[in-house]
Amino acid sequence: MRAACSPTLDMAIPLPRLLHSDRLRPAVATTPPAAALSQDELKRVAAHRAVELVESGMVLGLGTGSTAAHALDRIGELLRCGVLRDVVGIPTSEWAAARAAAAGIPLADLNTHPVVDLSIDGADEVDPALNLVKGRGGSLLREKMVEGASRRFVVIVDESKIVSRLGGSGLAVPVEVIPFGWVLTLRRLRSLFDGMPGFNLKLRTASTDAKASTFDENGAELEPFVTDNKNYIVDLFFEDGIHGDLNLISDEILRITGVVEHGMFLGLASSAIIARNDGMVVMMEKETK
Ligand SMILES: O=C[C@H](O)[C@H](O)[C@H](O)COP(=O)(O)O
Repeated sequence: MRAACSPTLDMAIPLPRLLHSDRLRPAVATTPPAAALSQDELKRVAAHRAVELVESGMVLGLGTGSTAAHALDRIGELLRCGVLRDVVGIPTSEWAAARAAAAGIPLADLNTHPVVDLSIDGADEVDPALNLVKGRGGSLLREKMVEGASRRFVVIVDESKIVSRLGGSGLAVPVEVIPFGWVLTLRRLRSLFDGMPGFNLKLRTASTDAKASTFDENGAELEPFVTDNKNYIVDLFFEDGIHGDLNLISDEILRITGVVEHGMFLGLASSAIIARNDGMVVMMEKETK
């Protein structure tokens, strides 16, 4: 394990030993920290574990969200104290770019660095095959581009993100759509899942500082959430998760003209570092054929 260059960070939250696990071999328990950790502390534990995989000279995919934030801050800290050198980060969102810049991580983009050594990012859901739902923060398109260009993509989550089936949390499975004709695109998405019990969908609206306005099927005015790519998000909801062949469903969604990308990340993650509620950390590796 790499020595912490700021003792205060890791002393505040004792990091339990990392356990390697996979789908065939269940994790072995180890001694958890004495005090129960908050959800944010669990996110930090997972993020710091992942940053131990970062080496000087790497091109890094920089994730988006409250879990990835801990990884960005930690990478910045290790750069500042000289434990890491010469890394360059490819941000997966405008938010990640700003957070990484504030942390002192040098930035580049996929055009100059089309191959990424290691991406570290959070997820909204992780299933037993390491398929993910991402994009509840709206950054799925750039995330999928950067993480899809990565030699290794490590997902960092607390245990609340683990599901037995994608969509199983009952929360949104996002689809990024172009604003032009979004009502038609939404109808086509609805038709695709017609008949699936408990299915619902809706345009994501902006909770604060809305930058656009549009009208729904009934002519009511809405203030849509606008992505970094100036697109909208249609959120899909499945009462009991997504049943069926995920790759086929992915293809069908992507075949709808007007859909840009969806938030199912199938087969992209190499491993997941999971901070469990009992304070133990488990690493799931992708099965290699
Ligand atoms: O668009 C957002 C990203 O996909 C995030 O990585 C995902 O929503 C997880 O975010 P958090 O770590 O805040 O739960």
